[in-house]
Amino acid sequence: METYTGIPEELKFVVLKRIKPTEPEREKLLVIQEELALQVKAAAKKLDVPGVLVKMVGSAARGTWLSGTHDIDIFISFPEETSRKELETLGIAVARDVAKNAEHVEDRHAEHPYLNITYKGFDVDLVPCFRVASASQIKSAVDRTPFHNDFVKPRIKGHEDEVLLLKQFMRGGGVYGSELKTQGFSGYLTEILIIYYGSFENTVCAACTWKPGEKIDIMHHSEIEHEEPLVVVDPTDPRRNVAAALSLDKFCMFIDHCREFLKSPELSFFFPPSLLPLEDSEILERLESRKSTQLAIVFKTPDVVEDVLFPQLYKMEQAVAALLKEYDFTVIKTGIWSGKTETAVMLELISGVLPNVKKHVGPPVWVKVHAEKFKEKYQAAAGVFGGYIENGKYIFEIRRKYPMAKGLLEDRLMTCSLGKQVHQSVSEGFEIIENAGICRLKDPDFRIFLRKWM
Ligand SMILES: Nc1ccn([C@@H]2O[C@H](COP(=O)(O)OP(=O)(O)OP(=O)(O)O)[C@@H](O)[C@H]2O)c(=O)n1
Ligand SMILES: [Mg+2]
Repeated sequence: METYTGIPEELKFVVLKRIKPTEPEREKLLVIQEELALQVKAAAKKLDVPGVLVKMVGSAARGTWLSGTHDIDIFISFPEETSRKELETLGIAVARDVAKNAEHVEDRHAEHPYLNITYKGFDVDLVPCFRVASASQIKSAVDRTPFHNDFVKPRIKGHEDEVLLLKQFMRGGGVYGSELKTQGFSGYLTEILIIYYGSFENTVCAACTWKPGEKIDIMHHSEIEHEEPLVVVDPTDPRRNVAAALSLDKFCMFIDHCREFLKSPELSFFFPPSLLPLEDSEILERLESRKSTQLAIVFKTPDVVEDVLFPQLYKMEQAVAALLKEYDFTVIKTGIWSGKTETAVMLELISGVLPNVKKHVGPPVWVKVHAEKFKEKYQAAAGVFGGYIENGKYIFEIRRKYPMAKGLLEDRLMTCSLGKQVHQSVSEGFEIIENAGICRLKDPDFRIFLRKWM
């Protein structure tokens, strides 16, 4: 039996001291929120758009944001009868008017367009939405968000610290964030977990025995079955799984993080020591001791948002591994890294070189017509090393088309199913670098990635 001694109060205190917004920080955020709310209302009035309400949502509105993150989510809510066209044009018009005072403006697109602005150093989303009667009657995915607020806010009051601890603990474990790049836990999900389990400590203890299929349904109103490893039925929408974006591996990484933490509750689980970029000499040492083949497919990073890019990169990773397997290469592992200018799909193979000879198994000798045809074809073919019978079948030792993984990739990469933007970028040019060649990639962020990879 493991003896569990509890999480020291002192540790939680130290962590909170680093992540809990100070009173002045909180005050500043409130002032900015208020300023922006007034500007939205003024813009709606000026542009003569009736029925607009301003809703503050997300962690900033719930007091569950981590110090140092300057993220404000403002929803511009329109009456339900508004058409989608009107919501898009009027909503963006209002947002754009507010954005006149911003340092930076970016058009973004989820199910419908919204604006992301930098205002006095804050990262602000101005999101138009429909004001529907309940979260199960939403017209657009973002319409749920105000309901999340209404559910969480009164229930989380007095437990905000627990949410902060859990968010930071998840960050430390590399599992916080529900974007398609991370496939981890969303802010709303951490809040639901705290509401359900009562505290950070209870959540961590409970997660140690989670298994795929774990289901949490606070409102006991689940309407459909879900396939995902963790099912947390949205308290505001019986048909939605709040943890739908969580991948099996991130789910398991969290379980592992919790178990290790309870064995020795230390600060490093919240703030892992930062990794240093791997030096050339270290890369060479590691290559020498691993004795595998490391390959990097390098191309220009497509100019699209991460939520579009990463699903395409994950798809490419799988497609490339499948191509290599098809041609007899044994893939040990795959990975992706994407920086500002370059992106790399990483592959580790047992070997990047196969013999020229390839064993080609034919039909049994007694299946006369097929067998004779097979023998005829390969007997006469160029580059055949030899033939014999084994277990009643014709075998020919033929010449392998791609003895080198690099050659295979150079020749056939474009036949892999690649997403639109990745395909575009790869078709403009790519490079396959091997083993020590990897030293060419100097981006410190890539070198940090390599430290975990090799
Ligand atoms: N996958 C997501 C992302 C967001 N939201 C909703 O949009 C709000 C704002 O999203 P975001 O800023 O990503 O999360 P926060 O809860 O604000 O958490 P954080 O502290 O990380 O900003 C969330 O609270 C949630 O209600 C959601 O339902 N599903
Ligand atoms: Mg937020």
